[in-house]
Amino acid sequence: MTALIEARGVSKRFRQHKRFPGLLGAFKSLVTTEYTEVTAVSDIGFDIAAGEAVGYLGPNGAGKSTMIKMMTGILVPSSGTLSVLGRTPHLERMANAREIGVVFGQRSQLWWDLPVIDSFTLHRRIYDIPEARYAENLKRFSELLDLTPFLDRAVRQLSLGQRMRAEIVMSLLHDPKILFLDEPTIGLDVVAKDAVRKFLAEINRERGVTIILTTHDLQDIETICPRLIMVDHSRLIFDGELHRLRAALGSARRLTLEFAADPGPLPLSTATLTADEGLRKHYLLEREEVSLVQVLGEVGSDRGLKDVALHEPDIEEVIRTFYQRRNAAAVAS
Ligand SMILES: Nc1ncnc2c1ncn2[C@@H]1O[C@H](COP(=O)(O)OP(=O)(O)OP(=O)(O)O)[C@@H](O)[C@H]1O
Repeated sequence: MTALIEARGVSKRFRQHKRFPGLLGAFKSLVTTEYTEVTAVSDIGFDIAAGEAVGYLGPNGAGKSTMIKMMTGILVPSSGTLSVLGRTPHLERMANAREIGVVFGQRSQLWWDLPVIDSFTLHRRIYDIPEARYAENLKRFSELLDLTPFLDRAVRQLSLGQRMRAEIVMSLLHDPKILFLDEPTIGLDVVAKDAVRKFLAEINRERGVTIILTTHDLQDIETICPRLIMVDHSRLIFDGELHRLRAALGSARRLTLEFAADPGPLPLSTATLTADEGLRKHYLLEREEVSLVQVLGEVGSDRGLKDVALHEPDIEEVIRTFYQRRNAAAVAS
């Protein structure tokens, strides 16, 4: 499995003008030649293979956008090496741009005063996309993201959700191998978020487009990204599959059994009863190795079992637990 993206010991430090407190300090800050150094990305390393969908996660200021900007060639690493599709992104920005798509949730790449379709046409010319391929992609993506009703409207007249859908379509018209998205669902309503997530998951699955996205909305990860890279204070703290993080944290699954008639007390050795509503009983499956089949085997077939619902711990719970345990360990040491 060859990596499409390779990061080795990548760091990025920014120089920021030193700030001084108070009114006098404000004047001093304007003329000072003193700098402080901020480390935004610190010694990060990973490989991303073709066809993966990776969520890049971390608290505010952890260095997510900086890493995306380095991978797209906008920023230059202070140290370490970065290879995207076999190139050093900032040295071969133009060649890189032809093979990647980029969406920044907070910044538009569409022409503000032009109808959406005109931005797309310009994009086709800049990227020299063959006419037939352009038409095919435009039709397919417009259908999937329901763009047709506003293709002729000026970008400045669009709602945030409409604009974001248009941004994503434009980023994919030239068939990029990799799509980078920095907070693609920020500020969107529930319906628009859902449409964007399903679309990205489909593009990844159907076309094999490699996706790397940053987000604060963990549902984005849940729907699109089997793999998580987590950073905190500029450093990598987890790289692996979401289900492995779940398993490592021992997060319990919740099970609900519904019966046609009250089966009476039903103690199980494989699950812990948490609430008994008579016809409906709630359990926790604390051990990862216990399967649903085992539990149902223990319940037996003669108890009038009507329905079963198994809930994985939600991703918010898993990530919160992970950060809490890390912080607790840091305080203890
Ligand atoms: N151009 C810049 N000049 C100076 N400092 C910067 C610059 N860009 C980012 N930083 C600093 O680098 C750190 C990481 O910023 P970055 O935007 O990468 O974080 P982030 O994880 O994307 O945060 P958020 O979730 O808030 O978007 C922050 O301390 C930020 O102030």
